[in-house]
Amino acid sequence: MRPATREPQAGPVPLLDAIRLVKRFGTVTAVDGLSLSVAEGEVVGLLGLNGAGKSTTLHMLLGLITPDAGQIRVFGLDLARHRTEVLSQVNFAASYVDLPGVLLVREVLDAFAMLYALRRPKARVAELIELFDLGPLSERRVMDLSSGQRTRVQLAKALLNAPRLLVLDEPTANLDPDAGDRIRGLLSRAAEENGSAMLITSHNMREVERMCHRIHFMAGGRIVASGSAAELAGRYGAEDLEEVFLKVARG
Ligand SMILES: Nc1ncnc2c1ncn2[C@@H]1O[C@H](COP(=O)(O)OP(=O)(O)OP(=O)(O)O)[C@@H](O)[C@H]1O
Repeated sequence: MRPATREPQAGPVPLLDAIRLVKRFGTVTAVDGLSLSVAEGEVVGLLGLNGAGKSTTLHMLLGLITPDAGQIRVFGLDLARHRTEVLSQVNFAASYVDLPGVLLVREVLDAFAMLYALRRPKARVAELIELFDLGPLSERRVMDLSSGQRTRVQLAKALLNAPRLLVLDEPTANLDPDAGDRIRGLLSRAAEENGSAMLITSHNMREVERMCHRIHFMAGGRIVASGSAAELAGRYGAEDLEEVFLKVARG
């Protein structure tokens, strides 16, 4: 069955503009002249084989690494010059980023709520504990949680500041199918309610079909195909996004 096209909830206000980004690590060009944009309320997926340059792209957009060339504008501001202002309205979650393991789940969320200088930190933490069903885990140390449970804490942390732009690197990689399904629904709903935009990498094609309005396929640090899941399936004569992925990846 062909995937349905998802329409963004809000108008096409540019929230993120990345223009001709380049990043080299020694002799490896991880990102090679990549341009992409994300509109307000839009959920954009970045797909590609291992090593295609997805995480490097996200890390540049988050200001974690500096591009060798190109420009990044977030909320209309140049990231290089307005880093603090921009990043206070952005958040990020990835399974490879560790939270402080010796702290209790509630303490971790309280600490980030303070860092983000939230106006009602206790109420917001309680809201997210409820939303991500973390009540039974809130008095347990992060280091004692399973990887899927830790992922839920990461995602709760990522939503604390109701970010205008949420960047997720394989957000549900460690979740069982039931938790993954519920979390995808929660993320989509949270994004719609906050009017947040999301930029997501994932190797789960059904997740991308379900969540993303627009998808970019990367190969060798470049975007090689873009469109909604339905447009891409039509263009490649594929039944679903998984088939598109294989066709794009195999040239
Ligand atoms: N810090 C680094 N030092 C050297 N090379 C790096 C570094 N980070 C990434 N690379 C290289 O850049 C290329 C792109 O890596 P990147 O992590 O962006 O890929 P990816 O698309 O996120 O892959 P995956 O799906 O496996 O997570 C790879 O060849 C990788 O080895």
